[in-house]
Amino acid sequence: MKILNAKQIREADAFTIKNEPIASLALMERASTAFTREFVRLFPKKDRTVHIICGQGNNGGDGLAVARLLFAQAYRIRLSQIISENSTDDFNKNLERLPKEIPLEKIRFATELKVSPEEITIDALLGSGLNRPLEGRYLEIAEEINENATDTIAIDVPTGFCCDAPTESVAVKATYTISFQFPKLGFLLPENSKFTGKWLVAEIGLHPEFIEKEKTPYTLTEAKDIRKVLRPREHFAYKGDYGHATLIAGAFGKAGAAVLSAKACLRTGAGLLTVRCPEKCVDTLQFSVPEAMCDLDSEKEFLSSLPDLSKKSAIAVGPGIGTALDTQNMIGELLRISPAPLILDADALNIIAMRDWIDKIPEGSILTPHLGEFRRLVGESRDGFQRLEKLRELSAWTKSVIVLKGAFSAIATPDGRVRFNGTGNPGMATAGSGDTLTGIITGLRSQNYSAEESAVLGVYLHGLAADIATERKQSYESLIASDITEHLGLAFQKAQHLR
Ligand SMILES: NC(=O)C1=CN([C@@H]2O[C@H](COP(=O)(O)OP(=O)(O)OC[C@H]3O[C@@H](n4cnc5c(N)ncnc54)[C@H](O)[C@@H]3O)[C@@H](O)[C@H]2O)[C@@H](O)CC1
Ligand SMILES: [K+]
Repeated sequence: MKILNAKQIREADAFTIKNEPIASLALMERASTAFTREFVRLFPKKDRTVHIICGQGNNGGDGLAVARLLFAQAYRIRLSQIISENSTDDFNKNLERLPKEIPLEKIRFATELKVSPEEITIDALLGSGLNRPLEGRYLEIAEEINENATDTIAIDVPTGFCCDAPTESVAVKATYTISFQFPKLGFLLPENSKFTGKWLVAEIGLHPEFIEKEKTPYTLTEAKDIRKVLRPREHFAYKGDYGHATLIAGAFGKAGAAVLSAKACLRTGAGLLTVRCPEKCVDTLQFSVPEAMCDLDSEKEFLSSLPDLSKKSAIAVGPGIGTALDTQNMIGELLRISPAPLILDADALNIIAMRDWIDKIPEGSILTPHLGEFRRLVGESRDGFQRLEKLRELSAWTKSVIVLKGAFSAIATPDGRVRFNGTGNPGMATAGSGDTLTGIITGLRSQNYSAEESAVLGVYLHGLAADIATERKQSYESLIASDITEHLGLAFQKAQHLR
């Protein structure tokens, strides 16, 4: 799904109105109907008054239409109209259509507005038309909502929220944001979840021809994108058809990282896997993952040298390796000889940052930093938007695929695109979750998926497996990394649409 900016969305609205063609009032009705459908799903009980706060632009017009539609479904409605100098035509027309039975208060000063925790609050004050930070009474109204509302549902975007740049002033902090047609870029950045709450996208049928031709570096991966890329397992296949991966992982006390990665790699379908580890990790590994072969380092407690890497289809390095000097030198050597596609994670990335080796990263590698590792590689970012720019730069610089892990993991490719991932849940913030992802991506890369495909599929399946594990038997608190691997089979089945 494409992520368009606010200007492009305005153009998409205008294109649809002209070319579908559809009257702008009818498009507003479609948007309001889509919002109402989602609202009713979220709040099926009609025991609380719904207080709708409307501006006089088209976001406010949506608010008026939603008031009428919810009223028709027997919700108790109260409306506050924030009076300003101008109003749009569609706002005015929806005001005329408003049933007389709905109480309407005209608000001139913020102090006249009363927001109650007993009610459900719908924020229809300002939407994507925001063109400056909130100030004066708009700011005070947002503060009143934030202070007193318990459930705030924003129409399209929370009032004061910037779709495509940092939100630097006050904005409404919504419980849910029901947005039209496209997720906004800002929804995908960690610092903005306090404004958007849980967000969802309601389709409003904007013109497909416009969406098709519009260019954007940003997309959100959907199930249909995954299905297109996943290859079926061949009936006459043998293990040699699915690659021989190498995992260079583990140190004394961190054999678990190697185990988690190795298991996930095999569960993703790699034909063969050899794990290079220090001697003290070998018993744990062989016992926990008997399907993997082990290749011992001459050092007992940490990794110091590379194994034979000939005829390997993918090489992952990093989980649990630590940063001992010999291990650092081993990484330096691996970057130099790079005999097969590399997947660089965890301490391998920390070593690259410590030794200033970004320039040595072989083209076509996959890097999987979390926020801390990313910071060590490219320095502090002011906000999520600047971090995205740094992500794109690092990908172009290294000619590699960079997976920035977190909620909505962002996958950057050297051509400047960023693909966000929507699967996964907060339970995944747990020890070993990243090691599991490295294993999954390595398993895919080893089966000859491209670097981009491996990263996109891997991140999607990793999140989906965690979602299934959480739905079936775990909670966000109880989810641990091995649950993710355990549910990979169901994730594959769901992604392939077999279930
Ligand atoms: N254009 C269309 O055809 C559609 C628009 N829709 C709705 O329309 C919204 C956009 O509507 P508008 O473009 O009318 O804009 P808004 O309703 O977001 O804002 C209204 C006006 O407020 C003013 N304003 C901007 N920033 C302000 C600030 N900080 N303080 C005070 N006033 C400020 C601007 O002059 C702006 O035009 C979307 O978010 C969506 O809810 C939907 O109905 C779908 C169809
Ligand atoms: K709004």
